[in-house]
Amino acid sequence: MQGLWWNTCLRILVNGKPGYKCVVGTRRCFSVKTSVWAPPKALSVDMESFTPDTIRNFSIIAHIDHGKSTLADRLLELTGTIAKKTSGKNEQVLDKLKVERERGITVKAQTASMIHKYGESNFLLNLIDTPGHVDFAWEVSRSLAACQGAVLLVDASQGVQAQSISVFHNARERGMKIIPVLNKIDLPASEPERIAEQMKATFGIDPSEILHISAKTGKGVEAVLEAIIDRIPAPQGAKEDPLKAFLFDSLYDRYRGVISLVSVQQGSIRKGDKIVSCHTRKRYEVTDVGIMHPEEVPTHCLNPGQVGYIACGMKQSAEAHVGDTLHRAGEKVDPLEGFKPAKAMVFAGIFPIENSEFPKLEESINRLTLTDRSVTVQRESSSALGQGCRLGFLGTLHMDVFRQRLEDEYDASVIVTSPTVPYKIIFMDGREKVVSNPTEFPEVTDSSTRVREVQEPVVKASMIVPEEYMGELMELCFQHRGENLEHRYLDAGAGRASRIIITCILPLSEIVTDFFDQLKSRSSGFASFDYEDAGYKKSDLAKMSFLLNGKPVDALAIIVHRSKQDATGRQWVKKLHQVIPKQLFEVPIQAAIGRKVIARETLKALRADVTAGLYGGHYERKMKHLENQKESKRKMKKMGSVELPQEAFFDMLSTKKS
Ligand SMILES: Nc1nc2c(ncn2[C@@H]2O[C@H](COP(=O)(O)OP(=O)(O)OP(=O)(O)O)[C@@H](O)[C@H]2O)c(=O)[nH]1
Repeated sequence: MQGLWWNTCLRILVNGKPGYKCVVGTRRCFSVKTSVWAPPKALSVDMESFTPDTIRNFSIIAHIDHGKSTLADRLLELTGTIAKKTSGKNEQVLDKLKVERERGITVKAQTASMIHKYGESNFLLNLIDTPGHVDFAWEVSRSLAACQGAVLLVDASQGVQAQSISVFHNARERGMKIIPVLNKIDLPASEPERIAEQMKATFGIDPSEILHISAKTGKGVEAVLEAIIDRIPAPQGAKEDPLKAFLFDSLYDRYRGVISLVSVQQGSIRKGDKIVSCHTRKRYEVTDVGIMHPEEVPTHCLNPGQVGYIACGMKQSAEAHVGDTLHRAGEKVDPLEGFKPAKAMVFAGIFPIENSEFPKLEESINRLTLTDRSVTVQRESSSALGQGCRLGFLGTLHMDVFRQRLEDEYDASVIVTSPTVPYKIIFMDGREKVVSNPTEFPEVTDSSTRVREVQEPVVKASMIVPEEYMGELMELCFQHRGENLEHRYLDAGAGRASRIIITCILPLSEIVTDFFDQLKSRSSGFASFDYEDAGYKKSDLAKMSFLLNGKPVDALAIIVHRSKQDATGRQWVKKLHQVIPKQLFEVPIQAAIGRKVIARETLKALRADVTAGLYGGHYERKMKHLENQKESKRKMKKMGSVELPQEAFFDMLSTKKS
């Protein structure tokens, strides 16, 4: 079970028979949900009986929504790992997080071991489910590192999409065996033959190798299980060799500390073993070992080729270094090759709505990062928003999912500042500095800052669309400063419903704002999009500050490209004008670059009617009251600062994309 949840089983009588009541709660709010639940079955199969030739480690890879989690459900049912649903409803068993269920997306790769009888033998099939969205590509590459093969799923009605291509190449580069599968053949709009030709043209896959299935109805899924056993190579490794366990993921359990997911490459690991991390050189004793079936099921050991979990008293998440090799104390081994660490692409400040809530928020962030190791955390303080944290994410969906998890699982109320990408500042003396917070961005117009140039991160973007949307998309790329635009036909021979793939170099900062939304609307939802890091490029950028009553508000500062500074300045100032409540005095709202004001709006003063209580003539008294009011406002303006409630920040930052 994921570290944030735990089950407490109470023995009760159900319909006169002994049963269990499952009490599910989070660490914070112990909301109680009751359901009748069978006790976890102890695994009747002996793990020792699974030698590498009877093990297959595989992953399901696909573009978002092509049916990975649905196929995972069917495989778990077919192998008897979970009970078959008679309701026909898809349970998406491996999508355990609330955010995954609500949004219908997978954000966290999960592992499940299944046992399947094929011919005369029992096979141990280890499935590692992967997320589809580009923001979670790191989870995909991490999962692939523990597998020898992958099921490449393509929706038979939508065809090859941008991420189908990136995950295919990712798996191919690792030398993995790929089983091509066309899914959703039950849909009336599906065109399996045409899409098979498309897969041949794009991936060089022979159409006769492609399996045709409906993960929803279960049609053809049995053949997938057979192909996994027949086509994917068995893992290598001997039990007698020194232990090498590859750590590919970790979870946090409040009672047992860090739980590491490992794939045993050689040797074996069992309870009581003394192990050492190649990365930290720390020594541990294994206190628990088992497989995910799909929940934790303790076993006596994990042998070569097997994938499972171990608990060994690691207290800090940082101790479970993803990509690490664990070995037995006293034995010398060469560490296995790790994989590329996650690289934060988007940064944002997260602040509590109530300043006093910061310690609680920081603790929640730290706990949540235990289950999402790709997030980077640093403390940050802002004069407007108080103490907070600056977090680095893999993309804006990742950022949004993290915020939602903070709210769902930790009951936190937060303000998230607008996302920024990491800029590179090159100084005259050759020094380089990466800045991911606009407040630290130097005033490039000021020669005393000795900045030689500023560079911004760029990505190689690829988009797949039906041909008729090509013009719209080309224009969109130009508007977002796209360069090196190229396109080619995806289908062999242009013709009916041809689709094209457009590639170009785009600044990452353009993608984190509204690019994706516009791509969807301009292509009527038909475009699919993927990108990969393409380094840094010199750019004409500047810091835009926002001043209220002449004072800059640090949390609102942004970095803009000079070609867009006027439009952006005007747009933001207008929004600020809408969200800031009227004050007792007139407030100028300005956008400025250096000392130059780019845009301005004036928030009119709230006019209290000080003469309301005066009846009849008394003209002189009325004038006196109005004079007094004017004078006190002048004083306030001089001394007072603008009341900017947290809600205004919230509105501002959450509406910035519109
Ligand atoms: N008609 C039909 N619908 C399917 C089939 N397989 C999956 N779906 C539907 O397609 C949608 C997406 O399926 P998921 O299994 O969540 O897709 P996924 O690839 O896991 O999505 P991510 O985890 O977000 O990448 C769901 O509404 C499924 O019910 C199928 O064979 N036929």
